[in-house]
Amino acid sequence: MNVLEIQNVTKRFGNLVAVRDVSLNVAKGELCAIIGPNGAGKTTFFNLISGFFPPTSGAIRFDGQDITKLSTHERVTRGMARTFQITEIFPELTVFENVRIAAEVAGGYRLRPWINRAEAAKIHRRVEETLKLVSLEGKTDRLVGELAHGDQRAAEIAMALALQPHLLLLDEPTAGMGDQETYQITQLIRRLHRDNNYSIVLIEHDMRVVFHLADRICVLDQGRMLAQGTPKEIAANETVQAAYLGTAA
Ligand SMILES: Nc1ncnc2c1ncn2[C@@H]1O[C@H](COP(=O)(O)OP(=O)(O)OP(=O)(O)O)[C@@H](O)[C@H]1O
Repeated sequence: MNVLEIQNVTKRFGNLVAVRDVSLNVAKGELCAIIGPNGAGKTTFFNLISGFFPPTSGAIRFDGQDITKLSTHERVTRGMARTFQITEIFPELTVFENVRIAAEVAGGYRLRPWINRAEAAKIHRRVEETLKLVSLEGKTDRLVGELAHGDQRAAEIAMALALQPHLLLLDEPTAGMGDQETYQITQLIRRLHRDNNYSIVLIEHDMRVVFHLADRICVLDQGRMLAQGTPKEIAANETVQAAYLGTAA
């Protein structure tokens, strides 16, 4: 079964066609990486998936439902979590408090004037489980603003996970990281995918990360889907090599 079905989406900005007739299916439990040179349309495509703006044409289905016209917020409510949008991370709050806020949003408690003891205990448990999943259980009381970059990214991912998503969208999860932190986050994403069966779509520039993690790679070039396939197929694809990999490597 597909968690996400994108059918022939196009996005125009005036005369510029940023995404042109792109289709993509993501199966439940699949990790799909979107790659492509600068300006290829990756971020625009991601914005279409998460509902930042609507496509000019085409349709998007999530969990079998047409969500093409739904807002970002409605998509989050239905189980689509994107790191940078929910990462209104609060640097002056602790790791635990940040993730608790996301868990309360997910549980629909955020707008309630008070939470009873059983509900509070449930949220507490969910936060603890989530922090364990991202290996931050030893840093629950640290202020997020004081964490190393890799741990901050892990906290952002924990906030997304606390929403209990059916689909996790990660926008350049290793951006701005050194080798050690890149390795840490790559291992975390691999664990979420392999051991916990999360469905994930990510944009990533680091080809080591992409080829290590992805079940499927989608190559965008000038707004078009140039190719999609397994890492092996993409590595062997001559069109991709000519357009992208040859120059990026
Ligand atoms: N809001 C916008 N208004 C007008 N043009 C836009 C807008 N957003 C993106 N574009 C244009 O659409 C094209 C695709 O941009 P996009 O940011 O999606 O590419 P990208 O693959 O994410 O690039 P990068 O790897 O550099 O982030 C570019 O030509 C960009 O200038």
